[in-house]
Amino acid sequence: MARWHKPHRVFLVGPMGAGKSTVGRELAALLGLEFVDADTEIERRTGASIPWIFDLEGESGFRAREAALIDELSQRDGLVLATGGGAITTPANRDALGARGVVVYLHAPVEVQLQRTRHDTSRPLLQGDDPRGRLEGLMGEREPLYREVADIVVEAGQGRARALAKRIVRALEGAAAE
Ligand SMILES: Nc1ncnc2c1ncn2[C@@H]1O[C@H](COP(=O)(O)OP(=O)(O)O)[C@@H](O)[C@H]1O
Ligand SMILES: O=C(O)C1=C[C@@H](OP(=O)(O)O)[C@@H](O)[C@H](O)C1
Ligand SMILES: [Mg+2]
Repeated sequence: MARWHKPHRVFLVGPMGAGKSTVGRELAALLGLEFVDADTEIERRTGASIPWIFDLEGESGFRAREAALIDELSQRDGLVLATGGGAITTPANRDALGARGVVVYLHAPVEVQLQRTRHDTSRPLLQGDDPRGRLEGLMGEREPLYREVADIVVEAGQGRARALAKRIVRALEGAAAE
């Protein structure tokens, strides 16, 4: 079989709890690429947690930081980038991700998103009294945007992170062969 051309930039998109941060790290290891998580990188650079940034600067302040980082990192070679679930709501991010790398949409049902995020206080958008309703509402708004920007869609609601990462590698190989 001919050697496949490994992508130099893989961008993970999808809702909170789909596993972008977790699967992204496994995927990068399998591909021998650097892994960067956008939220973690924002926290590292600012010295502030995501909830703190939302408190101080509002969601719009966070989105501005996120967009600047995505513009920078989407031009870096040799990385897997896990974006935050709302990154694709910024049109410039969709343009940058779509044009500069392979975009993988990790899809997970709302029930799974809820189970995986329910004990976590690090996601400001889910700290209200109806996280399920919030996740449903966000999926309604964002699902078309995830699909618009995605080159590959992977069902990420079941299976361990490592197995999902292997599945993504196979999908990337398939896409490269097309
Ligand atoms: N495939 C998986 N199976 C089981 N638990 C998972 C899986 N992927 C992620 N998780 C867990 O779900 C939570 C959210 O995962 P995370 O990677 O932070 O999602 P995202 O970055 O998409 O919001 C974490 O506690 C993580 O350990
Ligand atoms: O969906 C969103 O708008 C957000 C998702 C979070 O990232 P994860 O999708 O990695 O949880 C983080 O960027 C922030 O809390 C906002
Ligand atoms: Mg994440």
